[in-house]
Amino acid sequence: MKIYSKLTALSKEYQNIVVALGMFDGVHIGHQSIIRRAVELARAIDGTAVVFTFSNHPMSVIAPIALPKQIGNNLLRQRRLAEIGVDALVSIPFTKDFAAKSPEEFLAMLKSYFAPRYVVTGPNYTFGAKGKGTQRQLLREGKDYGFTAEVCQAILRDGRPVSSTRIRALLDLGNLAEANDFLGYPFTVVDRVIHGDKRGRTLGFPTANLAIPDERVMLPNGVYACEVVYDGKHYAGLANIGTNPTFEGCNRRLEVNIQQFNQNIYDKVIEVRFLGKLREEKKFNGIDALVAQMHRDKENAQSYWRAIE
Ligand SMILES: Cc1cc2nc3c(=O)[nH]c(=O)nc-3n(C[C@H](O)[C@H](O)[C@H](O)COP(=O)(O)O)c2cc1C
Ligand SMILES: Nc1ncnc2c1ncn2[C@@H]1O[C@H](COP(=O)(O)OP(=O)(O)O)[C@@H](O)[C@H]1O
Repeated sequence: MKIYSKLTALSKEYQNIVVALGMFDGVHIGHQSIIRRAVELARAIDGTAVVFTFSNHPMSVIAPIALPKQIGNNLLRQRRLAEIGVDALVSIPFTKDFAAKSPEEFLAMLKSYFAPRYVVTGPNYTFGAKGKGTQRQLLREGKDYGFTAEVCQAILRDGRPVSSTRIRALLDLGNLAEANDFLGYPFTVVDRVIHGDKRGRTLGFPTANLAIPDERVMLPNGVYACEVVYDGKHYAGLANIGTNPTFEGCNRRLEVNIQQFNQNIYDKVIEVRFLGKLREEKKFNGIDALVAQMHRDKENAQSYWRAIE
């Protein structure tokens, strides 16, 4: 998948473009159906599947106070879209200037840069200044700009559309099984490994540490069985989300001990996929008690790991 971080005249590089439009935070099963449809249409016309989106959430410009926490960062979105078969991702900064475009200017922009044959969106997609551009306008006026619009139906769970909002709430509450069902894959953090207190290695459990930015949704503190993907390879992992209360404590962070692994991966990107919660994070009376518990955690994670073998 090619990635473009500014508006580029893709119509000069690719033929028969099909564009999917949306923020696709988390790339959940509703998003996946939109992207799959765009890929399917592109294959059918021997064309190119393009996702046009923003590198920052539009709300961060329009109404920062109402900005929701993000389920996934841009790295996660890239990986999921590439897996579905998207050929090109255009992810540009959403700015005040962009926000001021009328719906007609937005459609003219789509035409001049992409000349799409099809435009695919989800059910509540709006576009242009103040979100005034509607589905009906897309369906009705698309042909004036040379494309056919397709609006995908919502994917339902318990009779209601799956949405990023519902998934955020599930993750906040620690309802991992349901969140994973709505996501269509295990809740995943993709990020760069940072330095910690260098204590893990002395406990026999080195842990690759990842920051938890304020703007990101995270599961409640606790110990989780997970799968780690690094450099294209898959490993079993034990993750802890929390503040290490057994010691002097630290900023809330995500750390993961990777099974049968021994490499320096500081500054490398890893993917942590959450499979299930094992227990709460606790303050132990000393290192030995914590290490003994970590060995029991490893035993308790086996059933989750067998499922991903
Ligand atoms: C499987 C696992 C379970 C953990 N459980 C706890 C816990 O219950 N309480 C705690 O204080 N720290 C817990 N930790 C975090 C350790 O305290 C931490 O990994 C260790 O202090 C090393 O920190 P460092 O990566 O900054 O060197 C756990 C870590 C792992 C990998
Ligand atoms: N099996 C492993 N799991 C996690 N990290 C490992 C492993 N083997 C080696 N490492 C390396 O060691 C680091 C973790 O060791 P640790 O002592 O916990 O240091 P830190 O406190 O800086 O995280 C990781 O960032 C990684 O570079």
